[in-house]
Amino acid sequence: MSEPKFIEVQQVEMLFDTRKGRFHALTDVNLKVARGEFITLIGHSGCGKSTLLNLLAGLTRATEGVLICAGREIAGPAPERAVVFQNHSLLPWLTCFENVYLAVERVFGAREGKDKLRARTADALALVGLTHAAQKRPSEISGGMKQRVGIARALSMEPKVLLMDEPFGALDALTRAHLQDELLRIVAQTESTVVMVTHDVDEAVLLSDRIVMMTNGPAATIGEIVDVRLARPRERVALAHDALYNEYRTRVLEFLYHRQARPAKEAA
Ligand SMILES: Nc1ncnc2c1ncn2[C@@H]1O[C@H](COP(=O)(O)OP(=O)(O)OP(=O)(O)O)[C@@H](O)[C@H]1O
Repeated sequence: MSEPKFIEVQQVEMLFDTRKGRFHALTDVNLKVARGEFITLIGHSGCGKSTLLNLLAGLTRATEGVLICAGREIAGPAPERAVVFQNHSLLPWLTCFENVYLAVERVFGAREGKDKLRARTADALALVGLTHAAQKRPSEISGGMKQRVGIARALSMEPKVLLMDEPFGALDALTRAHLQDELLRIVAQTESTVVMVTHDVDEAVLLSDRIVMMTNGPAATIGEIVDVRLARPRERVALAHDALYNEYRTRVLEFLYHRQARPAKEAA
């Protein structure tokens, strides 16, 4: 028998009750993720990427099948599975420091003193390069900085898994590239296990160990998985000229735009 993986998704089916009846979002989803792996989920809009991420986060329960993290069935949200959403959900009346501190206190407050909690908060902000903005409120910082606070807050909980739902989707291309580079650095440093939803093929190839490509819904499933065997650390400019990088990129594009092409009216 093969060794259990850090995350296991086994025969997951997801149906939603809607006004028009039951909607079959996901079918027969099976996935194993090793500790320290960086996985991206890619597929056309509406194929069920967020649904799968929400199941891993424990925000919703699968209609059928099992999801396991670190040997335990996922039964609800927990700090061991921290989530970063596209729209950073920072509390506007708190400073960046206080926003992160809140999460730190929730996870470690029962066993650690205030000095230790403050040190954890400061470390998390330093990790994302935001020490200088610690006392600013969300309204005083850019979108990219807010997203970095969201990442700091998630990492400050020392999660076993970082779940990211299009974390850079709302950012301009340059800020996005900058944050991808930072994420590469942070993940190398923290050895985090990451599952990230993206629409961006280059982002997927740059960041991933494996790219999980999903078929179109309804009843979407995993169509193919690309093993990205590019050495780390990865550098985006050098990779642009790398034949292997371009081969992976083409494979994902072919999957999305040939094998899973969507009719024009649906894609609009
Ligand atoms: N709570 C819900 N009730 C009913 N249908 C839902 C619910 N959540 C998601 N769906 C449906 O399930 C399908 C998958 O949605 P999901 O948000 O997971 O897709 P996605 O791949 O993340 O899309 P996008 O890339 O546009 O964010 C869609 O058809 C969506 O309408």
